[in-house]
Amino acid sequence: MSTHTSLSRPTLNLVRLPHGEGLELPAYETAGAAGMDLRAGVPADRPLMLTPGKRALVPTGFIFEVPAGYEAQIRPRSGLAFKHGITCLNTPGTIDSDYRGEVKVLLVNLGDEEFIIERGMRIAQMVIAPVTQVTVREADGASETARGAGGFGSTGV
Ligand SMILES: O=c1ccn([C@H]2C[C@H](O)[C@@H](COP(=O)(O)OP(=O)(O)OP(=O)(O)O)O2)c(=O)[nH]1
Ligand SMILES: [Mg+2]
Repeated sequence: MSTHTSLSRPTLNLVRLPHGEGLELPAYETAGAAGMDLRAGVPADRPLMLTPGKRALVPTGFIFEVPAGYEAQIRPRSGLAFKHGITCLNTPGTIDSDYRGEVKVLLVNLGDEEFIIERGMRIAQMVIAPVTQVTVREADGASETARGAGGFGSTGV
């Protein structure tokens, strides 16, 4: 058994929507993959055409019940970005653990040719990551550090 399968894993419950019928479940493509690929839930007879500069909210066909204490991050696939200029506009997209709507992927075409999104195409990937929520408290001042207010290139190139 590989180390990847022996690690204990939280469970991600997925609810398939009617238009998700027949779509493959999101899955890790390799044993050590960080992300699960998400597939386009567009109708088979109505592929989505993304012309250069345009964006579209692409359905996945599923509701994801992200476990409490985690988020799902929707990220671009590098192959689509490199070959076609297709990326996620709001990357990384954030799926909250209390969200119960359909997960959708906001794609944008930054390339110079139209791109056709067919049903079942792997359009993005989703990484499940732990989330830390903090308690917010207003303070009178910030502690001193060597960096201070330096930023935006203050340490040089
Ligand atoms: O790429 C994305 C990003 C978000 N969502 C869904 C799940 C997420 O939990 C919800 C809200 O996302 P976000 O907080 O990024 O958007 P908002 O503009 O702040 O909307 P809201 O006021 O609903 O939080 O929208 C997606 O399906 N895909
Ligand atoms: Mg929000």
